[in-house]
Amino acid sequence: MGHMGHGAPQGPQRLPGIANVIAIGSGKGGVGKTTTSVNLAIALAKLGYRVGLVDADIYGPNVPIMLGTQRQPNVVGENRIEPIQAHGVKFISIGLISPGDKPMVMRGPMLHQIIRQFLQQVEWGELDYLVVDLPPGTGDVVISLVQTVPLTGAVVVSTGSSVALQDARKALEMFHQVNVEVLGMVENMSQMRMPDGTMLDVFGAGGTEQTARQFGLPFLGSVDLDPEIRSSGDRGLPVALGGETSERAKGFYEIARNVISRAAEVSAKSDDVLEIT
Ligand SMILES: Nc1ncnc2c1ncn2[C@@H]1O[C@H](COP(=O)(O)OP(=O)(O)OP(=O)(O)O)[C@@H](O)[C@H]1O
Repeated sequence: MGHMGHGAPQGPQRLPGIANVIAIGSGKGGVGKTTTSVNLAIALAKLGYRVGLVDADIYGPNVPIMLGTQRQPNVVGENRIEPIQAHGVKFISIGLISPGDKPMVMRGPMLHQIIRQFLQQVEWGELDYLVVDLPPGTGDVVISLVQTVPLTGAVVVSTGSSVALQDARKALEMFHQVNVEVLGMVENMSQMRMPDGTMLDVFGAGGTEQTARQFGLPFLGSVDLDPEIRSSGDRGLPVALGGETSERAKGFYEIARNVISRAAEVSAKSDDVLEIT
């Protein structure tokens, strides 16, 4: 395409072969955005879809740990990167390329370059869903992302606590500003099952659903606060591997099914728009 539009500013370009690009954001850090991204990706793969996962949390790339592999990706052909496969999901992370405990210090343009490369230079092949795990907060990475590729939509993860929800509202506002449709909200660490079977409300269960309603957004589902979700993530064997019938994983499968139907809804709408113009 080099002959077309010399030096013209390039708008977001559809990635050939990739049907849906879904960003997972949170506002607040530590609410379980990466845990949600990884388990959602695995759940989608287990449901039979072709799934990729971009770890766009450039400053704290935790996806390799949660997917249980630190292998370095191969470079093939003309500077193309082969994604790593784990648990049926293709993924890429800066953690694979620059591993170790050194803090990543990066300027905006470099960050933008990395996001572009992760989308355009990786051999994703054909995918039904490309899930993008965003860094916490509002900002640079999302802008790079929307400048590079049209997104199907975003999922906002929060706990039910007022502080997390305050930041989640900022994330909603940011997606609105950059014209990304929010597919819905997810409540993580909603409730905790005690050894005697009673449920303990830790972070204000139900707060996220209420916020979603206030914003006229779908609520996609909730996930319990469960020590096994933490430890399985640390071991690189996320609970979603247990399948849809697993009690521990069922929240993630409900979210996956809701994401599938919302993505289809949004895609159908944008196809209509294309037909009109
Ligand atoms: N539902 C859950 N039950 C128990 N532990 C959880 C749950 N969700 C996440 N955790 C744990 O909480 C910690 C933070 O989760 P995670 O890394 O997914 O959050 P995050 O929002 O991506 O954080 P950040 O973007 O700030 O790095 C991790 O140790 C993770 O295993």
